[in-house]
Amino acid sequence: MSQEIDIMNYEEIDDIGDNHIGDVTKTPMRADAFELSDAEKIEKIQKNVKEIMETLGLDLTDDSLQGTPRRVAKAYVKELFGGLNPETKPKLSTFNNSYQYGEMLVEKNIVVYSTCEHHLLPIIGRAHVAYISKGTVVGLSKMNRIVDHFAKRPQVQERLTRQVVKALQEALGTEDVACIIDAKHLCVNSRGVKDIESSTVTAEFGGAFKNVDKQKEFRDYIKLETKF
Ligand SMILES: Nc1nc2c(ncn2[C@@H]2O[C@H](COP(=O)(O)OP(=O)(O)OP(=O)(O)O)[C@@H](O)[C@H]2O)c(=O)[nH]1
Ligand SMILES: [Zn+2]
Repeated sequence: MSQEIDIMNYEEIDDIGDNHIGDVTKTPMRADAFELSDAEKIEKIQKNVKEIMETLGLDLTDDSLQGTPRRVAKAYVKELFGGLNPETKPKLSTFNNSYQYGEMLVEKNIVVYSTCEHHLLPIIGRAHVAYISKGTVVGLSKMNRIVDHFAKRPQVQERLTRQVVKALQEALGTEDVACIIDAKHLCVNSRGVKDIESSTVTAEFGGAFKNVDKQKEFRDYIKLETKF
């Protein structure tokens, strides 16, 4: 199947950042990913969810169930997987580092709600992002927004971590960006091996963060207790 797909030259849509050919950090998307409008996708997915529910033997004439296929379709297209649409990528406003702040800046405890691409079950956790300015700073909220943007896709945690770092490196014009994510995968916690205690930690250390002292400093900031 994938052989037959007309893969768009990745450079053509590199600015919208989502074709995976030539860049392993990108989400694997088909070239025809945006041919249908959101409304058309919702219509199509709604029918598919209805079929799944009916196959399970559920009575969709029931008052509580009849709206579910549409609810699920809307949630997929607009919310849980809304980050597949490049138009939802937040604009990362940057400013001059006119105050010449030279240490690392850490945005910690960013809430992550994502979806595991193997089981389509939730991933729930926290991301911590750090960077060292090379003359440019980014609005604090933009780090939270970029984490959420990439989280709103079917994901593996490794790719999510790398996508966050790459987007910030591009916006800030520096390699000196790092991200650590600690998250629970409900596919591990609530089904399968059913280990409710385990969580998954991933990290991406760019540029200056390849230095272990910088990594330690980053981790120490994350551990700082917030009391206010
Ligand atoms: N590397 C990686 N694996 C993930 C992530 N999320 C889920 N998985 C794993 O993806 C794997 C899929 O393995 P399969 O053996 O094909 O699926 P499965 O039979 O449902 O596996 P079990 O979960 O062990 O029951 C599982 O081991 C999941 O724990 C992720 O973000 N990164
Ligand atoms: Zn999973």
